[in-house]
Amino acid sequence: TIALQHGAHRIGNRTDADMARWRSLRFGQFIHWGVYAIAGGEWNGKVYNGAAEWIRSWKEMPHEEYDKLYRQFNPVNFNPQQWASQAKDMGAKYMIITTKHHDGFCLWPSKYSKYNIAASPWKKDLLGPMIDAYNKAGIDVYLYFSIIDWNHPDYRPSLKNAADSAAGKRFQVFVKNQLAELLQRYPTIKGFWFDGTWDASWKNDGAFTDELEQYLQSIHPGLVMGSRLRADEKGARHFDSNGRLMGDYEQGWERKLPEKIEDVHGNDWEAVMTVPENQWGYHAKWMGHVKSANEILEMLVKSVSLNGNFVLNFGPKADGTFRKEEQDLMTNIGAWMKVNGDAIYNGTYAGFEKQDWGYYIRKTGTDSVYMVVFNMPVSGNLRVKMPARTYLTGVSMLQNNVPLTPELIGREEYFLRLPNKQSDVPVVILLKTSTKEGNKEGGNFEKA
Ligand SMILES: COc1ccc([C@@H]2N[C@@H](C)[C@@H](O)[C@H]2O)cc1
Repeated sequence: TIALQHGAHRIGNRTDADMARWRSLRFGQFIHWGVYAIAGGEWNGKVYNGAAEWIRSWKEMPHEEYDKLYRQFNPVNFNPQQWASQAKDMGAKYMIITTKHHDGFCLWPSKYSKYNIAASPWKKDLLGPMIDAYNKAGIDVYLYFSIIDWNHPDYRPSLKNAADSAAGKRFQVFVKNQLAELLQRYPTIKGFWFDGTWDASWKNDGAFTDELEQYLQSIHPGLVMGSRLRADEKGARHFDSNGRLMGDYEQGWERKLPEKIEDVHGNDWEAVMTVPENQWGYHAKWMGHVKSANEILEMLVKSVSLNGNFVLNFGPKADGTFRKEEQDLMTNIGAWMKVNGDAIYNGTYAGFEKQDWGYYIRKTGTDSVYMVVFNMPVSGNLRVKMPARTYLTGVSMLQNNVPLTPELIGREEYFLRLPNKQSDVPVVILLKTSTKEGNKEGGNFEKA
């Protein structure tokens, strides 16, 4: 291995209570909200094909026009209690809010940048009421913070000369001040979700990223921060030059999921996902495929089955309301979570051989293994092959506790048959297992 001063300082996952809490939550709500929602992906009668929160970079949108939008930001229909209530109904256990996206507009009245909510017609802090409402609903809050800041005069993508380096230094102080300000104003938040850390100016100062992470932990011990913040002294990101994960979880899964357990290398990880193909902030005209509740549930279940967290993104409108498609998703996902949430919360990789019908999830530290069925086989036979030294002792439908009698088809291998093959939502079966052979509950499990 290479000697590194600013590579990973920990081998393996965090084992403290704050990280265990993050792991137990499994399902989060991402919210991208800012002045870009005023444009809504359109300008001068033209539709922007990129991600709505990037419209300032569109050649049809003059920077000075975008930079005036904040004068119209007045979310008169913003109702944080309603936001928190619908997130709770969806079954989200944590929420990530954009405090400041790449455009640099701050949703809180920052002392360190005038480009903030106090300068808008709304004037008031948006983050405080939001964090309070979500916390009151039993939902933890994490703060998205973009290092890239297109508004700040000292931001440099790269440092080409002494003047750039001086500006870069001033910018690092600015970043540190804003983050300390956020921790001081919002002491109940559980971590940061950093973005915009790919520019050379950031990744070529691994020492600063390391010191910053330690500085934030010193102010608020236990913060959970993913792998996007750090670089090592050779400019390696996410994984240091020895291949070790920096930060508390792998934060690279953006609009994509791992396929199999080997893809996550034993690390904690989180996937963040858009409802349309690629829109985070509000876009008036969603283009391309819009995911259904069942598609999203499959991504959530697949993530948990592979030991990860899954965060679904929402882009509220400039007035503070959510579009109907997003409201309907929260309702439909929530209806399933209300019945089947037990299979998600505290869910982990079960160690069973993957079958075509869907995914296994083990409730952490227990003998309970859930089967979440997405693909009903024409044969009606759901194959279950027990891992070595693991024995099946009971099978029931999660929703109504109806027991099933497995058909033994081989050594610790079974077919399960559902009471009825028709379902337009995923079906969950609860397997009770044991590491001791023999004590079978009820059912004879022998050859039918
Ligand atoms: C391809 O480059 C990017 C850069 C930034 C992003 C940002 N990360 C997501 C979480 C959103 O905030 C998006 O704007 C996405 C793609």
